Amino acid sequence: MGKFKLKCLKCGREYGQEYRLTCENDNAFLRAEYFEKKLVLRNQPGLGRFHSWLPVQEELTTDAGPITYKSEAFARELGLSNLYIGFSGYWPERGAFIKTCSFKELEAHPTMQLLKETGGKAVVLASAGNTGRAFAHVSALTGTDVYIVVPESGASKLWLPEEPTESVHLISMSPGNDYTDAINLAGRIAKLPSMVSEGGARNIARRDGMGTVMLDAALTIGKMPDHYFQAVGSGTGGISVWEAAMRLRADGRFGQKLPKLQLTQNLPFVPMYNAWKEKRREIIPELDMKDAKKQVEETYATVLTNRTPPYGVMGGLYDALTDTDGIMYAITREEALEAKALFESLEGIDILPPSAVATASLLKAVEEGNVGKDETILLNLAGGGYKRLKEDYTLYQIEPVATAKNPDISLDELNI
Ligand SMILES: Cc1ncc(COP(=O)(O)O)c(C=O)c1O
Repeated sequence: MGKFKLKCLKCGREYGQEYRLTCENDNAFLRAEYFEKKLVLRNQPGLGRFHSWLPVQEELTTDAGPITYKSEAFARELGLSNLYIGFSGYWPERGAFIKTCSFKELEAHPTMQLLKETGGKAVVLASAGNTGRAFAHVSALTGTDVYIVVPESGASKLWLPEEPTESVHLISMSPGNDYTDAINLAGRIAKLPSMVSEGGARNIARRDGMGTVMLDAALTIGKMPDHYFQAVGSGTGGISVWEAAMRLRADGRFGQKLPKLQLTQNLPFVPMYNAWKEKRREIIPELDMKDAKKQVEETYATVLTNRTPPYGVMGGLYDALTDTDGIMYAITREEALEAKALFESLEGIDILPPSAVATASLLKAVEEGNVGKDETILLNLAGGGYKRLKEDYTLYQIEPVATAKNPDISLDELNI
């Protein structure tokens, strides 16, 4: 007996339980429809708790999962009475055990499990750093092969809290290539026989894994928050919590109003901010990311630099922002660094650059009156605890098996 079906958001065509990224009729997203309409928590330590709304048959037993807690010191500083922090990272004192330190692990576990349950090919993905680390970790735990393509700027982020296994294949790119070049090369490798593309935002296991941040928050708070803050590169996290919120609304126990998405990008690379400012569904490269590669190089939170985000596609970020009357922010490096120092000193945990960007956007939202002092706010700190992890674990750098000069390199030459 299955537990979900896939449905195309445009034509309504339905598919069974398979690892499918696209509809055969059109380009819109597919979405999982779960047969369990109410969230029934399972007795698992991490994200396996949310099995009802994860597209896998076997319950995930990992202790990695999102946590939510009510902020005191930082909330007081901002004058907020109901600020909740969603933390995806390593912070054992608060029950957070994501040892690759970002919410990308929430997507890696269900994706690898779904692949195993539906054919078991090797998975190929591009990463600016955090996603690759998460998939490499799950590969090291399960032995399933993964091929990870990273730009040079992401290579140093490819470490593991255990010794890398032979199942982890890292392909790094020469300087001058960015995250989008890595996406293009990964797309070509994924066409080889016995390989399958991870799929990015099109992968429902990725989205529903990331959506557990919203599920955990609603359970902790007792209802859905009024506002949701996150830094976005592709926007998949924003899409995911929107979808999770719609499931919670249908469940009926967590409120009927969808959280307002308040999402942020990091200057100078802010294409979705620019498009949303004009309420445009299309990103126009010449207007919204002029001189993109240079902008990407100058951006502090490099994982937020996706040149081809799923913004305008049906079911993508534009739809999520429209449906929740969302707001987007553009944050400078200095604002992010200031917010990071403030948060870390008050809350006692280190956070990654994208989380610093998200924190700065909350400061801005308070300043601009985009949240009420007593409204319920969820700040998704999607990465953190790296310094804390190093106190407990030895970290191992993953060595590349090949280096690509450019995304069009002959795959024979790569010899993978
Ligand atoms: C910690 C963290 N926050 C935010 C993001 C942005 O996520 P997305 O690309 O899904 O918008 C990333 C992406 O890697 C990340 O690692």
